[in-house]
Amino acid sequence: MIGLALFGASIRYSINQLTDLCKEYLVSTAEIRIEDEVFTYFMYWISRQPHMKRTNRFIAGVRMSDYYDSDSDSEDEDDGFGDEFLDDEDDDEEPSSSSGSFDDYWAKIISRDKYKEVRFTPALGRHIFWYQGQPIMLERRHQSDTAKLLASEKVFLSCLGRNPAVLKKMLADAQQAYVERDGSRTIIYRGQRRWSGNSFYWVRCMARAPRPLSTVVLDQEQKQAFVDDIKEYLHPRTRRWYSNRGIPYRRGYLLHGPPGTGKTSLCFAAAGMLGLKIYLLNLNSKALDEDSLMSLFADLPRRCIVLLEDVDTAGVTHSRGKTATTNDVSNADDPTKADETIDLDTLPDEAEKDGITLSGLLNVIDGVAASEGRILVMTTNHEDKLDAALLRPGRVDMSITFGFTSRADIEELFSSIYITMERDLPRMPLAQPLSNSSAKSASISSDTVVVEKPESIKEVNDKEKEEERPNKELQQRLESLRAHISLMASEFASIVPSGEFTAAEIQGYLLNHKDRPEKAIAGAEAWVQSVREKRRAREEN
Ligand SMILES: Nc1ncnc2c1ncn2[C@@H]1O[C@H](COP(=O)(O)OP(=O)(O)OP(=O)(O)O)[C@@H](O)[C@H]1O
Repeated sequence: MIGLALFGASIRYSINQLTDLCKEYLVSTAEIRIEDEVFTYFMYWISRQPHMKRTNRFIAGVRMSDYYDSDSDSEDEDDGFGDEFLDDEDDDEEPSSSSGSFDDYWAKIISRDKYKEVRFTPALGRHIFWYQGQPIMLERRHQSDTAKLLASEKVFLSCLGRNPAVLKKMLADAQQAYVERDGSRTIIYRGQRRWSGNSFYWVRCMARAPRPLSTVVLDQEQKQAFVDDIKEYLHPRTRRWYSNRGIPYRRGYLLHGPPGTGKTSLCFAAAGMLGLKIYLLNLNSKALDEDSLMSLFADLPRRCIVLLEDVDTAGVTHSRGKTATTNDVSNADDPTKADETIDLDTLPDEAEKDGITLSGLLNVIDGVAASEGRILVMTTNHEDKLDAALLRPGRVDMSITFGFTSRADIEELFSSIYITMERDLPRMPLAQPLSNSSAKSASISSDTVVVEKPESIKEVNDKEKEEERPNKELQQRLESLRAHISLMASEFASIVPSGEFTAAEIQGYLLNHKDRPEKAIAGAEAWVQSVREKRRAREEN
């Protein structure tokens, strides 16, 4: 019996050894961890492969946002596979003008949303599939030492031979498929706490169509200066310049002003224009400490925008005390030294409080171990509440003030809402053709405004089908409409006082009359009064 047991054990041992030898010399293996973006690329790619349709062991789900991102083109949360399963192009299908057709269209959309597509990814365990004529073994595992299945998943990909080129090619394909899906959209990541443990990581949360810079109403010079500064910073010669002089390669911006004046919009538009990803971080999280913040910053890609919104509400407004501020001045040439000598005694309340402290934030922004290459954008409604240490050059290199709208801003906002863009034509109601004389006329009659006109929609749709044919007539109509809208914009701006309303307030009002600019003008006076009254009431309370 003992002999048999020994024999069995030695056989098992030999098989294990042989397997290990084979694995080492005859097989190439790639390991993909769930924390890494490659995991998302791969899952996205594999779910679209034909063998996923044939496999008899799979994980099915409609929402797997634990390891797929939650991108969405539409406002509802999706899980990153939106394009395939929810063809957003369908949303653009124009319901025809009769109300009955809208009901049909809506019923279709709602029923499609109800039957959200089930997605399939390989089940835990081993799977074999073919890729470029070679057998690939996929093994999906979770670590047995934790109960959280998804938080500790890994995928192993193996191919025959010692050359892993096919695996690398497959992963490159997966990445390409994923990145191509993004197109020119602006990708937004947010710092999030892990399922298990206290550490934070960047999770992709959204991909949005880029916002044109022209749609952000701001003093043209300021806007241009901001964009030029970022471009200059991103230029390779600037990086060289910084490194030759031993200056940390970092750039910080502070966008400050009342809520709804366009701070976030400007940041988003700049990211879209430059194709940069946005890394969004909420400093208010109690679990976020200096170490987590440091590791989040260390994980940033070489070129990106880190957006810290409303820094004044994040508990980092406590003054560092005189000692630290003096250090800032004396270390102005070498910002990395500024935080080494922070007198912690001057921060009694910070030491006790949860979440990130001012000294922690300063260390991360430009302490000795701070990351380089990123663009830091902080927004605040109360610049005066921020500590001078946070605002000093090296941390904030450019400050942009956002204020209430000027007359020119109001006109621009009005025009941007009502202007007929070429892309709008099949979707929005058309304006009646304008005669040149009415466009020139300063008085605006109600029959020249944007009204629904079913025949015209059909007309434009027909024309769109013949895209190749230059459409001069349509262009002329657009120009004439624009001229007319700009006259209306100036009338609207003469009613709404400048320097009193934020862009968000004006946009909100105009959106209530989205298709009826003449109504927006007619109701402007009353709206101004009602906003004033509401403000007064709020102040009195
Ligand atoms: N200057 C602007 N130009 C164009 N749109 C604007 C502008 N300011 C605000 N808006 C509009 O108002 C809304 C809110 O803007 P945004 O989030 O950029 O403001 P914010 O200044 O960042 O506000 P908060 O301080 O509350 O974060 C958006 O829908 C945006 O389109």
